[in-house]
Parts: sequence; structure tokens; C-alpha cells
Amino acid sequence: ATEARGNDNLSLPDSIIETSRPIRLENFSEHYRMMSADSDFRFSEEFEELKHVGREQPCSAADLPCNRPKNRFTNILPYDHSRFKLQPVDDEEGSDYINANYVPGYNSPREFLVTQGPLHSTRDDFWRMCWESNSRAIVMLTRCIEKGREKCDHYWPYDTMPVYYGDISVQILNDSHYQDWSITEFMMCRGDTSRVMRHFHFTTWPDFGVPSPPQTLVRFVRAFRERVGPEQRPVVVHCSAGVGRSGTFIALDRILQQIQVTDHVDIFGIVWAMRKERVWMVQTEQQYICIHQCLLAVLEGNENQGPP
Ligand SMILES: CNC(=O)[C@H](Cc1ccc(NS(=O)(=O)O)cc1)NC(=O)[C@H](Cc1ccc(O)cc1)NC(=O)OC(C)(C)C
Repeated sequence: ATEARGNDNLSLPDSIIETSRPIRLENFSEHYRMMSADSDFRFSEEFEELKHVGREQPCSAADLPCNRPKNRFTNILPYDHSRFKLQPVDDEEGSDYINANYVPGYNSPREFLVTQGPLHSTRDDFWRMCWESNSRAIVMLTRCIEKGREKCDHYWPYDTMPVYYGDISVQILNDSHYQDWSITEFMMCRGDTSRVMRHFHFTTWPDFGVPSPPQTLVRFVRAFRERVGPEQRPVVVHCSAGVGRSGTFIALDRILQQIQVTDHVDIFGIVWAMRKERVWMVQTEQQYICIHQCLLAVLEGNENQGPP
């Protein structure tokens, strides 16, 4: 197992600070045991070293007075360098703005468009982003209401009647419901063009928490990835803030594909790379540990254990 090493001088450029800690798959079980010993002591140390990654980068567009109301949370703002830009509308200031960043996956450096749960006032922008990015899949990792609080607008139709969001119409074609998620197909139309958009909605992941048992998340990622190939179109991923649950999902998706072709995995490096593009990706230590638990379950052949 590789002892966790750290660099506590975070003012050094990434090229000097180690940004990856690959672990051989044959050593992963021992690595997990070592990191989780003494009440997850080394997991805590390692997660803490990710704290400042990316935080020096500007978020000037998000801070414009015309854009502030478009942010669900005051402390979750998209970095300028990786933000998605909507097609500007006339010379309307801020019309290119949405709280969303490109984030790397296994298949491409801009595989995912990670965003906040749309606000009622930004759901037209959300659909515009889905259209203008040429995306064909949305992964939703929150419920609209959790513990009596709105976490996300219900930005899609309630029934099979088509609904317009700006100049984009969305109509439910079909849906399938499972214990912990549902999969819906929408027909999206803009002008004379129509596209099928698939919506993968995980419904049992508590905010700031982890799925229980972790194998549920492994099964959801499998269900998603067997329907969405490594195509060159971004996948839209959101939760409520678009950082904690979204980052955890993307990390696991990347790992499950990587272990098919390599004999090592670098969870620290994956989270580092995501946090360079969007703030707080994998927000809590428990989510960071959950990624490791999911991989352990897969390596030990337990991914189908626990409640079905
Ligand atoms: C710990 N909670 C937060 O940081 C949330 C944003 C957030 C992040 C991650 C998640 N989980 S998720 O990414 O998995 O959806 C939900 C909400 N932020 C707020 O509630 C912030 C307050 C805050 C909390 C912590 C902090 O360090 C700075 C400011 N409040 C806030 O933005 O208030 C409004 C909504 C009235 C504008």
C-alpha cells in the first residue's frame, strides 16, 4: 500500500505539488484498510489536502450583479475558465451565463456539464444549455424537495403534454421507475429540429450524505453507462448545488471505466482534476470515502450485495 503523502505548502504550482496518488488495484483493499484505520485518519488527511485546489481561480461572470440571482447558492459559483457559455441574446448583459462548468471524465476532458439544480427562473437557461451543448443525457442526483426545502425546480413536464421552456419544447415519451432511480425519455424540439434526451434521476441520495448501501450507486452508474456510450457529447449532471453528489457520481463513473483497462486507480487525482474545473466537487469526506467503498465492493465482487 502507498503511504499517504501530502504537501502542506499549497502555494506551490500544481506541477510541483503532487496531483496524483495512483494505487495498484491488487493493493487497493490493503490501501483502504490503512486509510480507514483510526477513524478514517488518513482519509481525513488526504481529503483535507484537496481543500484549496482551484480556489485561486476567478468567478467574475458569476459575480456580475445581473448574474447573482442566477446562482442558487452564494458560495457555489462557476470558475470563468471552464464555465459553459450560452449563446448571447442580442447585447443583453449576462445572457451567456449559467452556473455550470465543463468537468473531465474518463472519455474526454469536457465529458460532463456540471450544474446546479435549476431555479424556476433559470430553467429556460438550463434547457438552452442542454440544447446548445448538443447533450443527449441528464443525470439528476437530488429530489426537488428534501426535508421540506426546495433543492431543485421541477424543470420538466408533470405529464405527457409538451411544455415550452423558452423556445424549446419538452415532452415525455416514456418513463421507467426502479427502487432508487427512474429513467425518462424526453422529446426536445427547437424550431424544426427534434432530439431525444434521456433523464437518469437518482432519488435516494441524501444531501451532504452518501447512498446506502454504496452498492446502490454502483448499480446506478452501471445503469447509466450501459445506456450512454462514450460519445462526444457532454452529459449534463446536477444535484442541488452541483458539487457534492455530482462530483461523487462522476468520480465513480470514471473509475469503473478505468479499471477495465488499467491495473491502478487514482481517486485523489480524479478529484483534484475535477476541483480545478468546479468548486467542491466531492464535497464531504464521507463522499470521498464512499467512492473508495464503491470501488472496494466492485473489486471484491460485492457490487450486487445489499438491498436490491
Ligand atoms: C454546506 N452548504 C453549502 O455550502 C450550501 C451550498 C451547497 C453545497 C453542496 C450541496 N450538496 S450537493 O452539491 O450534493 O447538492 C448543497 C448546497 N451553501 C449555502 O447554503 C449558503 C450558505 C453557506 C454555507 C456554507 C458556506 O461555506 C458558505 C455559505 N447559503 C446560501 O447560499 O443561501 C441562499 C440560498 C439563501 C442564497
